Amino acid sequence: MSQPLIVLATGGTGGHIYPAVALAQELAKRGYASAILGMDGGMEERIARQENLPFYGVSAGKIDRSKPNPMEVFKAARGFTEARTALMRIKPKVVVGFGGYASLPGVLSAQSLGIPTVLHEQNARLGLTQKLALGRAKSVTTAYPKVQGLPESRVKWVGMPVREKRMDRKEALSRLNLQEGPLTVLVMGGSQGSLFLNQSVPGALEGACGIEGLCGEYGIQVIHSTGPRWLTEMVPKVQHLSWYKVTGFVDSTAAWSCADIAITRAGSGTLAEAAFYGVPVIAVPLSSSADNHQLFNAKAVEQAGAGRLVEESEITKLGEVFKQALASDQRKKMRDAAATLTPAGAAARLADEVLRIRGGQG
Ligand SMILES: CC(=O)N[C@H]1[C@@H](OP(=O)(O)OP(=O)(O)OC[C@H]2O[C@@H](n3ccc(=O)[nH]c3=O)[C@H](O)[C@@H]2O)O[C@H](CO)[C@@H](O)[C@@H]1O
Repeated sequence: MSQPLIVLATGGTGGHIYPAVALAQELAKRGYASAILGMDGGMEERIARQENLPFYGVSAGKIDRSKPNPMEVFKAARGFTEARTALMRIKPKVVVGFGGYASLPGVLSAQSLGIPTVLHEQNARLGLTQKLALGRAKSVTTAYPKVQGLPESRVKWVGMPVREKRMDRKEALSRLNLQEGPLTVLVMGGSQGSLFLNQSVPGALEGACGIEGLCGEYGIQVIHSTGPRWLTEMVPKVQHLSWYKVTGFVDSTAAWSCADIAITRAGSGTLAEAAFYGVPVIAVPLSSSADNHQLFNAKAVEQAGAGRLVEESEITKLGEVFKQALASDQRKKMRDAAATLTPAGAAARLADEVLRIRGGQG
């Protein structure tokens, strides 16, 4: 597996990077090497190194249709040239684009060199970078069976690749320093945390469960991932609640393995993980997400019955929705519905498709 044959163009956020990691792990199991191509110094570089994946860094520019910034356009153009040079050297058989502006140089330069490209759209609404690469992509794989902005004839559903690792509940609780008795509530924004959830969830849960953390017949404990940059200011805000723990970034495999319910943003990675682990979720979509795609993600989960949607504008309802969702019959219904959305096998299906396209090219 010395030469990376498959290049995964990704970056910017965990939601774009972790599915690429899940694919790389699946390809490695089958004896295929892959490498990550993303932005120099981006989160993708750190994650690629942690996962022992070769990393190629290029410039990348943010494309903002409403107010284009010449500096960003310049960086995007430079990234395109750098990615072309890298790809001419690596000579991959396929480039897989996971969306996000950091993936664009890799995907567009591959297309300009005639290297087949496969896209993976993680959201229920087609992203801008994927739109730009759509015309020349050999295959467009998706996390959702229907994607707003993508003709049905082009949808190849595979699901959202997640890192499929389950931990024993006891071990997970102990890893996170949590107790065995109370119901465990996971609060998690996206990979960078969420200021909105940080500001609204502790008060809503204290309002619903009081200073003792008792919601009707249930005692609860909370593990809240604040995002590294907000941890320091969050600690004093919850220190009067013995049942409320905050951390800058949580080991999400452990957290999902012991959570009984979760309050999260509606990034597709988070929602796919909730479904994989069978955790009922109260999703609060980021209203400023591109084209409001998180609202579409959250609606898909609510429509399937696997969770509840609370928009930012109705956040005062959160405590009440939480109390309703905590009832054991409600949690069971949502857990059962989550099973219908499980992304189990998505990485394998995506690998099948990537290798099919690779095979076609010899
Ligand atoms: C702000 C924004 O535009 N976010 C987008 C971004 O994902 P973003 O990274 O914000 O969110 P996702 O929910 O998709 O993924 C987060 C990932 O980070 C992990 N995690 C998070 C916090 C933590 O403490 N520990 C941890 O491990 C989660 O387990 C998950 O694997 O790309 C996604 C996929 O295109 C989109 O659906 C999101 O809308």
